[in-house]
Amino acid sequence: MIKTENLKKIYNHDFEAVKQMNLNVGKGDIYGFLGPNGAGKTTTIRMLTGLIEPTEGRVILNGLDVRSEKQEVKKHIGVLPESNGYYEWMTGKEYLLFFSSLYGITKKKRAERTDELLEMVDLQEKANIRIHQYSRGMRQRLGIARTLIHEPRIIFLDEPTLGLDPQGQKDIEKILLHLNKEKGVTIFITSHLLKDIERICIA
Ligand SMILES: Nc1ncnc2c1ncn2[C@@H]1O[C@H](COP(=O)(O)OP(=O)(O)OP(=O)(O)O)[C@@H](O)[C@H]1O
Repeated sequence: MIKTENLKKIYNHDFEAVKQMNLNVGKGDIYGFLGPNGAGKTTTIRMLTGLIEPTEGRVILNGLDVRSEKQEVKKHIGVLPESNGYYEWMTGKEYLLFFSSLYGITKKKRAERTDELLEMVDLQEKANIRIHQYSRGMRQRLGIARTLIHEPRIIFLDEPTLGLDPQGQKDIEKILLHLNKEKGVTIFITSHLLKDIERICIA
């Protein structure tokens, strides 16, 4: 499902952030990508999702070459970056409706999909509250809902539990396990904490 061949990223001609990476993540896997700050996790996610070009090597997602089939690849993946921007003045529901419209989902389906996702991430009671009043945990859950709008088969999450309290972490883990076990979504998740990755990947 996610395959890399000798993936390498060199910044500024001389700094090797990622060296010769060969990954093979199977369909339906939860793949934990562990490393300390600065190890190259974000760089790797950016290359895997086509946000930046590798210096060498290639990425194949769901059988598609990320460099040459970027538009098609986008339909198959959802990405939650480490620092996700939110439109603070929108409510959670408006935010998801807005992104559904960007994905070209029909008006009727947009409302249905938004309600379904709000329920999945346990935000239905906060759906009509503006995002600037959301806690970090609520924002992360909303971010995960946003990555799922177009029903991707693979999602990439960059340190999604960073800065969350234990309950907030558990809430995210529960959502990810549900997505993986019930919906068969392949998940690529980064963290710098071994116990976070262990809990999610060995569940
Ligand atoms: N655009 C860039 N230009 C130059 N160097 C960069 C750039 N982006 C990242 N780096 C460097 O590449 C290395 C890997 O960074 P990256 O952000 O991928 O690590 P990370 O594992 O995600 O770290 P963190 O856990 O702190 O987010 C770091 O030394 C970083 O300073």
